[in-house]
Amino acid sequence: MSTTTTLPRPPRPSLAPPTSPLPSLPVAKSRVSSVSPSLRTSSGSLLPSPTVASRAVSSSGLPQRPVKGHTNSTSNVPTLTASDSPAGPLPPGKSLRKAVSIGAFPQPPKYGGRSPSHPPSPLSASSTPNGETLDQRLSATPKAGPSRQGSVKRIAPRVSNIGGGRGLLAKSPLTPPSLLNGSGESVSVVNTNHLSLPSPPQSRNSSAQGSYATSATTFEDIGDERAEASGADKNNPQKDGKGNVLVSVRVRPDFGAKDRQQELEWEVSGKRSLIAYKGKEGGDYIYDNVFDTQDNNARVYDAAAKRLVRRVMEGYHGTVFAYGMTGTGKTFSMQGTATNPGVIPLAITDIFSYIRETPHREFLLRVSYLEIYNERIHDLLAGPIANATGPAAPQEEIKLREDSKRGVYATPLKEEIVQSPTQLLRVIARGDNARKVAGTQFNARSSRSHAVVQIVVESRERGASGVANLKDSKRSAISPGGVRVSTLSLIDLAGSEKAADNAERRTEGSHINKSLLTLGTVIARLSSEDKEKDKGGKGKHLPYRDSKLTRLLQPALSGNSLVSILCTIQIGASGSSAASNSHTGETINTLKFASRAKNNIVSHAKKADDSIGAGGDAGSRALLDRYRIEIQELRKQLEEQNKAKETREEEKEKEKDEEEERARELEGKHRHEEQMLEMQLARTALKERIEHLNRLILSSKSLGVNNGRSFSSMSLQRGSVMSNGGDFRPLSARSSASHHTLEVPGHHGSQVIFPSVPLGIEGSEEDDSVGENGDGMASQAAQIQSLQSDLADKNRYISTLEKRLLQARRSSHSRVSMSLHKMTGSSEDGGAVAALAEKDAEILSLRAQLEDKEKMISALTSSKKKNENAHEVGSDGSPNSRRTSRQRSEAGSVAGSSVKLKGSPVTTTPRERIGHHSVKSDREMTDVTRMLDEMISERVDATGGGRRRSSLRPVTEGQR
Ligand SMILES: Nc1ncnc2c1ncn2[C@@H]1O[C@H](COP(=O)(O)OP(=O)(O)OP(=O)(O)O)[C@@H](O)[C@H]1O
Repeated sequence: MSTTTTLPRPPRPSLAPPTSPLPSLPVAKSRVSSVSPSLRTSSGSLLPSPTVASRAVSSSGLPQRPVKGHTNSTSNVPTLTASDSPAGPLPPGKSLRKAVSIGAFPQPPKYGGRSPSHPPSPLSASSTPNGETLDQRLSATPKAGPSRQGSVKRIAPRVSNIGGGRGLLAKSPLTPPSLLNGSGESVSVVNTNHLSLPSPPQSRNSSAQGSYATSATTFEDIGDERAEASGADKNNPQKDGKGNVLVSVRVRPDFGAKDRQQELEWEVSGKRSLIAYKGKEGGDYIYDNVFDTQDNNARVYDAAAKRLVRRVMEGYHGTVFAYGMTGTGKTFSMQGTATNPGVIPLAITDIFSYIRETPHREFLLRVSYLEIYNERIHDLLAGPIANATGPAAPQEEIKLREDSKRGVYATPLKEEIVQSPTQLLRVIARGDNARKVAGTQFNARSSRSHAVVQIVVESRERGASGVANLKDSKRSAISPGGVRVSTLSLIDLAGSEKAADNAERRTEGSHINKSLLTLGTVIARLSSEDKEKDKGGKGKHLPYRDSKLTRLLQPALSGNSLVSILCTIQIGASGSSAASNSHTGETINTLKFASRAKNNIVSHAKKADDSIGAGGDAGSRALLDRYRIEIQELRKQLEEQNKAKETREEEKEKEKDEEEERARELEGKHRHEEQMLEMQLARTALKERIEHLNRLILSSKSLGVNNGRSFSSMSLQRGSVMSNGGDFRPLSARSSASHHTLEVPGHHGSQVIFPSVPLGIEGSEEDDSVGENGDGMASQAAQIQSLQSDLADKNRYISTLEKRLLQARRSSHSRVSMSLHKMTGSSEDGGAVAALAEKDAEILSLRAQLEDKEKMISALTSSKKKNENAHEVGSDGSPNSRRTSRQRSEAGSVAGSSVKLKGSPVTTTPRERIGHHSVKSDREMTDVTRMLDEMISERVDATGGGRRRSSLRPVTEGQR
């Protein structure tokens, strides 16, 4: 088979040959629409844009030359030979396919791809998916609206000003004319919400129901939805379709072009999607879209990318890339300007419009931006922005990897999650500023790298609580919760260029050209590969790995993605005719590349399945799901932490309570111990006092019962006391013994034991009275005094004890009532109650002792009185005569004191009384002594308990 294929030529539309002479120059760019109102209505796609409307040119005003296709000659049909293509000739027997209508993108074409019965050819008008002729298609679907009517025209004579108007683009911070970075004439994206950016001439509403949409998009969307809703294409292997590659060619305006000869050689028809060249190697080239110099970016986007973007949002992978010679408008088309936003900003607007219009799904967007510069990949979002003052910081080398799930991907690459159009535009503007740009012969700000913006769209059905879209869920037969991941790649390739003078530019250019050549080669071989495969062969080697660009584009080129290629050309060139010729050659090469891409790249793109949870196929990638799971895990962790914290706090609280309780218990115990100690002391003191009293009683007993001499001497003493006319005064106003009882238990006994009671008795007078009388009266008086003072002390002591006991009882009560709430009937409380009871008993005992003592005192007093009486009766001389007047007065005062001496009024003298009653007194004394003994014994028994009784008994018993 010959390597040169003559492409079949379809019959040309029946356009009348030009009848008017060529105009000198179509200076006025405004075209008057010649479309009939009826046609406008039927198309429904009349662009409201004043820009578009104003540029409509009357077909009558345009020269129209016969289209080559109208002749049936094949001489002008472009042929692809080895020399034509950078990648070699078209496969043998392979003819260029007819462009698939945008209507078939991504809707599966209704025909079976490159069916042998419908050999596709870009020059064939009969190979449309619906079998309609190009003429029919052109007349039925006027793509450009009314302005397209009769738009087959001659390109205006060009001028040599390549790069004119270039200042609108922003590729450097120094001159930031870009849409995304603002310029003197533009709105800065950084400071302006994207949503308020100047809208393109047309409304950017991506809704099918929106105020504006291209007719094709609106119609096809509805058709798609109908088809999908009816499930008609569920099992259709062509559901996602083959041949979905969309190829468009855009012609850059040539500002101030001078060489009109070149212009005359070209024909550009947007309406017929035709570019025809009648020069050497001339031919007609038909694509899905041809944009002439008057078409703005919005129109380019609508026709070439809008639908793809929408499909990406629905779950397909999509790739848009701009290809063309340097300076032909790739960056202009992809980025645009503030007043004429390009594909990237318009796609972003549409993405967010779609999200707003799809409330039943939730979305997560992440974006990365890389460039391939001199065959090295740079992350445009990672490092600091390179500027004129210095190079960017070195970056970690980014490599391309491949796995079955993700395909080919660059790593490590920074991905930023974006939540608004403004944010996304800012991220991209940042990347734009970091991109390598330099002035070249053809472009003052030429992109020196291939730039790839990747927007990953993750989406999932909202839960039952969300706005349910039954139709959609039925259609996709997906249970809620699955995450769908798709990627939109927007690529601005570097332009092919001739060798530059500058070494650096030369190096860059060689890398650029090499990668573009590889791209062309891969695309050229794609169809061969298919053919080989069809025959059961292995297929030709596809050199994807020969360049980073082709490696990165591999998934798209091999059919996993919907692809839209925008080729940019500039007709004619400035400068010498050699340059002009070379330019034309490049343009033809671009056109051939576009044709080959259209013919060879076959898309098998499938809608991404929703991965169910993290375990699904795309689960590892589904950030949305990962985030959801992460959030759930974090929530769980938070709850656990909160619980643990609460438990810790509760434990702390409990510990604190327990500590407080322990402290309270300890304090109570201490208090209790103190009280017990005090009581012990008090008990000891009382015991000693009792012992002391016992001794006193015993002494008095021994005086009265056992010792006659003593008794007489005591009687004498008594007599001497009584002779003082009952003048009794306590010999000691204080009882040191009593004090000692309280302070130094056990130390006082010897000091108060009768008869050695010299304490407090005033010196010689006391001695005298004792010595002189020798009857023990003084001793008895002293005993009485001692007892009285003792009594007073005891009273004081008892009142002190009572007070303390009262306090102890109060605190115990409060403690008991407090702890009763928690522990009823605890042993502690029992102990406290018992202690209280014991103390009460002790008080009672002390009171009883007190009473006993009082009785004792009264008994002693009466005994003393009797003694005195006996003394008075027994002697004439008054022993009291020898007492001092002071003693008498003291004795008198004692008589009037609280210790009242009971007894009958004295009617006889003491001596008489002694005489009469000496025997009786003796008996009485004995009786009193016994009585006292008994009383004390009883008391001791009653209060002291067994142990005390045993210690005291022997004393009293022994005395008896
Ligand atoms: N359709 C157009 N309308 C108006 N001006 C355009 C158009 N296309 C390109 N230009 C202008 O042409 C100049 C070069 O365009 P651009 O930088 O986009 O080319 P390029 O293909 O990206 O070049 P390179 O490959 O060197 O980066 C710019 O000044 C741009 O404004």
